[in-house]
Amino acid sequence: MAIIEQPLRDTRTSTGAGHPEGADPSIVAWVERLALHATPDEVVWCDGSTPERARLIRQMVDAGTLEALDPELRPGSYLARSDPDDVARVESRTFICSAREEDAGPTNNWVPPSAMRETLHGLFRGAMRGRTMYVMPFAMGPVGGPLTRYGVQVTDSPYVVLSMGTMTRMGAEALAQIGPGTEWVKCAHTVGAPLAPGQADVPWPCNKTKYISHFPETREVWSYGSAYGGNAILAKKAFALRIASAIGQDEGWLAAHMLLLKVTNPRGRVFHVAAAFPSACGKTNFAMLQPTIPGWTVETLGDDIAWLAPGPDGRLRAINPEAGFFGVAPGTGRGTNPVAMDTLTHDVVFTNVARTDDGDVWWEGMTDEAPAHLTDWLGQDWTPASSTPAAHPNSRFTVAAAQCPTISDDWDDPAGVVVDAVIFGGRRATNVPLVAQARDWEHGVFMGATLASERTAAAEGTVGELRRDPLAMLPFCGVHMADHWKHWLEVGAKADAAGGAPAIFQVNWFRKGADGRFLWPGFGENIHALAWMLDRIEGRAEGTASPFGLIPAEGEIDHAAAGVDDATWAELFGLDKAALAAEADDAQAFLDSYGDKVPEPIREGLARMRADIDEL
Ligand SMILES: Nc1nc2c(ncn2[C@@H]2O[C@H](COP(=O)(O)OP(=O)(O)OP(=O)(O)O)[C@@H](O)[C@H]2O)c(=O)[nH]1
Ligand SMILES: O=C([O-])CC(=O)C(=O)O
Repeated sequence: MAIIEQPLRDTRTSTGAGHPEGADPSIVAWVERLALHATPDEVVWCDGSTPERARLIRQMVDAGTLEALDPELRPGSYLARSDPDDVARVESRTFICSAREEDAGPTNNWVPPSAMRETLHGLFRGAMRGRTMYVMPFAMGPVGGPLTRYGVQVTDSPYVVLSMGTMTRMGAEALAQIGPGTEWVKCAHTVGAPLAPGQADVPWPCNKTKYISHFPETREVWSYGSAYGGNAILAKKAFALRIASAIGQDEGWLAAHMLLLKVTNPRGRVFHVAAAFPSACGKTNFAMLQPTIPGWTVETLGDDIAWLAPGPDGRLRAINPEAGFFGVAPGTGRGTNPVAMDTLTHDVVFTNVARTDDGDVWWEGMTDEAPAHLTDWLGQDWTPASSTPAAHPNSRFTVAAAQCPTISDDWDDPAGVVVDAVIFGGRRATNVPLVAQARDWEHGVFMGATLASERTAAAEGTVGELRRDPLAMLPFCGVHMADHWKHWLEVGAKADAAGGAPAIFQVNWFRKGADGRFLWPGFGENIHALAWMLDRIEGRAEGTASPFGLIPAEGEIDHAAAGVDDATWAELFGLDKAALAAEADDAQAFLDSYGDKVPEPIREGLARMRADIDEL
């Protein structure tokens, strides 16, 4: 990643900003209009080469936005501390501005596009004064691939440029792909902190007012006021999920909040698995799983987003449209995710973690014992006696996917990989078993549609509170959620007709015992559940019926090998009739909130579950 300095040499555009030769006129015109309106001091087009990354980093170190870590301990790595009010996605300030309210649906904040445009027009006027506007053409997916899509983001945040350079294929190659007739997604971003002449900047400029606004029909995202993660790296949740779910609905493919992994069993058979867990519920960890059962290997293709589209033979194939990981730091340690730790040894940007006295980073869960003294994410002294965490619970690392030691050879295959299994999972202290298989695609979509999870620190809200998070897409669906379910059903029916839709499963690594402790060790031991799923696909395991679908039959998972005793194993699959009936009531109320838009197979899924519960 780097910036082309095409600095203002070409004065053909009315702002005086130059643009790279060959840039599609539609992009040039859009950039020019934005520049005239937001009035940055200069416009710089990014080309994706490396020297400018270094220049940007130097500039951010000088500005205090980044602190260099000790190059011996963590070469090429930096620490950013955000504004304390700009630490996570802001769902309450996220809007889907479809032309018709019913196309946004009850789970999205909707504002009529004309009203939102007027608001944004006002906010963007002069918003970049005193700053540089960077123009970043980018590809989601391997450049030139059949499933790949293009976008252009402008931003006045160098931190966002650096992040986009890691998270996407950004720069000249992507720009060269955008020609007349190429659909490209417009992503406009400002931190909303114009500088008066002579006014000193702050390390993390942002604005208390925030808008993350999406216009699905015109394929646009406008983001104001935040420089953090999914609010500002618009290629990620905004484009690759919210806008892409609208594009996919029009074109017959699925944008999914899913990790993608490749697993090889002891007999050498290879499977590709896509798994949807809500934010901060274990996608990165599962994508980097280190199997504790000998003979199995897991390789990583993606940790957050997958696009699933019918291939030439009609089977569903998936790509990871991203090029990097924006992962949760806390909880990541040698014991839980050694692969992530090995990925993070160099060239990483950490945000809101703690700094050690010798110039390295630390976060809760990295080591069993905290260092005796740290500088916390707020820049203050911290000791183990402190009552607040040293790293923010949503502190993150940004790192290139290619740096991951378990990255699979086919992670950037433009044609994608055939998906054998789809998994849904959430954080559920109660009720939901460790693993279950859906009876068929329709039942699986029911499982996904009624998925619930306890809130995490990845977004504002009360951590721990249970909410329905259909397909792990609640905050990321750019269309009416019930239309999205219908679309899932249709895509699956087509894949079935073409020789086999993926098998669907549900998992829950987070069930708790009466003492509040997790019943399942998780992490590398999750291979036990994964192996059972793939054994099911191969016909090597039978399973046994439950209200959740098929669960492992006695002896099909060697739970003792995972360090789980018989009583705990029974608890992991425990069925409490009254609690399950309440669960079904809750799912019913949730589905009812969508009125008659709920597809029949999903209603039937719930009716069957109720009947199964009654029989317990
Ligand atoms: N108990 C338990 N915790 C887990 C497991 N897998 C992940 N976690 C914890 O869950 C938190 C989030 O894990 P990630 O893998 O980063 O979650 P993610 O879904 O990729 O998060 P996003 O980047 O927000 O989408 C971390 O603190 C992990 O340590 C597991 O199998 N068991
Ligand atoms: O989008 C973000 O800010 C971080 C992220 O991956 C998520 O919340 O799922």
